[in-house]
Order: sequence, then C-alpha cells, then structure tokens
Amino acid sequence: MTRGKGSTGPVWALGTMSGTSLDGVDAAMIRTDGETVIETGPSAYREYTTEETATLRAALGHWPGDDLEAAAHVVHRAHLDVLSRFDGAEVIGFHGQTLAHEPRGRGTHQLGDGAALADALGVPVVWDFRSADVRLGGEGAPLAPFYHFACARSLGAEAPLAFLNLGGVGNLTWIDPRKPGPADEGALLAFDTGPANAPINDLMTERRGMPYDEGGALAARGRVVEGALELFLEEGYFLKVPPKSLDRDDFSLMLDLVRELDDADAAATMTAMSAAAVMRGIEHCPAPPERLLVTGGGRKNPVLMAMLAAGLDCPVEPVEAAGFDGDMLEAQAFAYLAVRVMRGLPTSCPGTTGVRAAVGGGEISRPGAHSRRRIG
Ligand SMILES: Nc1ncnc2c1ncn2[C@@H]1O[C@H](COP(=O)(O)OP(=O)(O)OP(=O)(O)O)[C@@H](O)[C@H]1O
Ligand SMILES: CC(=O)N[C@H]1[C@@H]2OC[C@@H](O2)[C@@H](O)[C@@H]1O[C@H](C)C(=O)O
Repeated sequence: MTRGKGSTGPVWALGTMSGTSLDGVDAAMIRTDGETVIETGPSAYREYTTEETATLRAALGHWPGDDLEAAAHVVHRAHLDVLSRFDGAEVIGFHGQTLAHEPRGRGTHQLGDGAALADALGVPVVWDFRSADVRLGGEGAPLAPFYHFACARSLGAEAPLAFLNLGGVGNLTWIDPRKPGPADEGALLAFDTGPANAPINDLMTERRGMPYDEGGALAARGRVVEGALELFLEEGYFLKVPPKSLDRDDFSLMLDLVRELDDADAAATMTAMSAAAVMRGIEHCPAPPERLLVTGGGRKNPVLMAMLAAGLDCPVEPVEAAGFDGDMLEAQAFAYLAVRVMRGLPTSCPGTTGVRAAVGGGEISRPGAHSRRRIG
C-alpha cells in the first residue's frame, strides 16, 4: 500500500476467487478501510480452458509436496493474466485454488504462490487466508462472512438477514446487523450448507458432456424422486451444529443416489437436494432471516431458486436486488479481507469458522521481499 504505516484510510484493493466449480478466476476491486466499503470498482473474469480445468480437476485432493507443477502453472498463469488487466491496486487479496480441505485432518490447501504474484505484479499480495484459522481450531471456511457483514451494514438493515452463496458448495451467512462489528458475539453465524452446483455439474459432464445445467433447463423437465431426496437428507452433516465446512467432493454420494434415474429426473432430484440442504441449514440460524440474498452461479438457476423460495418463509432474491454483484461478491470479499489482514484486523471468529478466538488469517508478500510475514 502506498499509504504510511499505521494509516487507516481507505485503499483500492483487488481480490480474486477461483472457486470449487473450477470454471475460472473472478477478480474485482473495492475501495475500503477494511471496515466500510466506500465504493466498488472494476471487475474481470478469466475463464479456464477445458484443458486447464482438467488439469485442476486432476489435482483435487492433493497436498503440498505432491507433484502439482502443471496445476500450479495453470493457477499462476490465469491469475497473472486477469490481474494484469487492472491499474491502481494498492494491495491484492489472492485466494488461490482450493485443492483439498480437511480442517480436522491434514488442514486446508489453496494452490498458488502469492509471493511470485507480488513479484510479478509489483503489488503486495495477501494470501493463504485459511491456514491460520485452521491452526487455531477453526474450519478455515467460509471466510466471506465478514464481508457479508459489511454489505449488510451498508444496506442499513435492522433485522437479521442472510447471504447464501451457491457456488460448487453452498455457504450461508446469517447476520445480525444491529451488532457493531462482525466479530462481536451473536453478529454472525456462518457455515457450508452442503453441495450446491458441483454435483449437478458432475452429472451434466458425465451424462451430457456439458459443464452445467444452464438455466436449470434439464431439471425443469424432470421430477424430484422423493426417496432419493430422503436418503440424501439422512446424512449426518445436516444435523451437525455449525460452524462446519465441506470439501468439494464430500457429497459424491449424491451421484450414486440418482444413478438409476433418467437424466432429467436425476437433475431435478439433485437440484432439490441442493435446495433442501439450504433449508436444513436455515433451521440452524438463531432467528429466521427477514430476507435471503443469493450470490454465486446458482442464483442463475431458476429451478433451484424456485425450490428455495417454495421451501422458505422469507423472500429469496439474487443479491442484485440489494445492489450487489453476485458474480463478484467473493472476489470483492478477498479484497476486503486483504485490507483487514494488512491492518491487523480479524478475518474470522468463533461464529464464522468455530475458531477459538477472532483471528486475522493471511500471509503478506511484498514485491521483491522473498520473505513472508505471518499474521495471526
Ligand atoms: N446460467 C446458469 N444456469 C445454471 N447454473 C449456472 C448458470 N451460471 C452458473 N451456474 C452454476 O454456477 C456455477 C458457478 O458458480 P460460482 O462461480 O459461484 O462457483 P465457484 O465460485 O466456483 O464456487 P465456490 O463458491 O463453491 O467456490 C457453475 O459451475 C454452474 O453450476
Ligand atoms: C475450503 C474452501 O475453499 N471453501 C470454499 C468453498 O466454496 C464455497 C464454500 O466452500 C466456502 O466455504 C468457501 O468459499 C467461500 C468463498 C468462503 O470462504 O466464504
């Protein structure tokens, strides 16, 4: 950042997200002091080629020390490509690509080298956002909730509301916007609801050679098979008290449950499973949210959105209804978190990840420094 040490004024931050859908890299700028979002800036998307997605897919489940050269190259090249399109960023929040996530086991692994990006771009990079939280007993995910809190405050909301991200995995953030800060007790409850788009995408790839069910067109032609849905809901995960998080493929059983169904019924049933997982999640909230704002690619699936609206007692709307950009909210979140890390502010707390105490997770790499300072 160009500002002097100890400065707390707003800066332009650039954030990236390469999510579990493995479809591409989102990048977006915001101007923030790490608490309030002053304004949003430009954004860009760099799609992975089919070959790049295949390389990343082959790397899923792998840990540092494994041979990940090809996947690391894909992540570096795609991020450099999209980040080079921006001017004026004073700090970059680089999420990397999650390859494996076992917070109660081997840890969490986001592929990518923030130090190399800082050198290549000449801008400080904050990265490895999740490890410090996991080391302190947290789930390491979800991390967007502190940003959701800032968004809720910007709306002037006075009653609890929730953000739902329908990416590869689904995650929910319940917010009490009357609390002064995100780390205050009772301000946030956040967790992964269950699978969202990833298993539907896998079905579409396997059966139709397509990356996803565009507009929910296939699901709209099918019928939901209740028996399969009930078996799905027997999964212990839904009863588990949050915070809790998932790896992309933790629910691979979904594909097995629809194995015998025709394509349309399988798509409809899997879409209903993703919606039902959210409904189960909402039951864990301390109070019913007065509205549910949906971000992530799943908000573009009208079948999924209609199932949610039918099963919940509050309005279910894309975040655009509240003036946000649902394609870029997560990238903006990592811009926001980068500024918080630079300023020594926490990025997660017991209500969002189950971490023992509020923690600022992330490494800071400055251009040319070739050394990393760990925060948190
Ligand atoms: N028009 C559409 N119709 C139906 N589904 C869509 C549409 N557009 C996107 N999607 C779904 O959204 C997915 C992408 O969502 P998103 O970019 O939010 O995921 P992600 O950021 O990779 O995941 P995560 O948040 O889990 O890390 C696509 O893979 C697809 O399944
Ligand atoms: C370990 C990991 O990468 N988790 C992702 C994933 O994708 C959605 C959901 O699972 C969420 O927990 C998280 O991403 C969002 C951006 C988050 O941290 O808020």
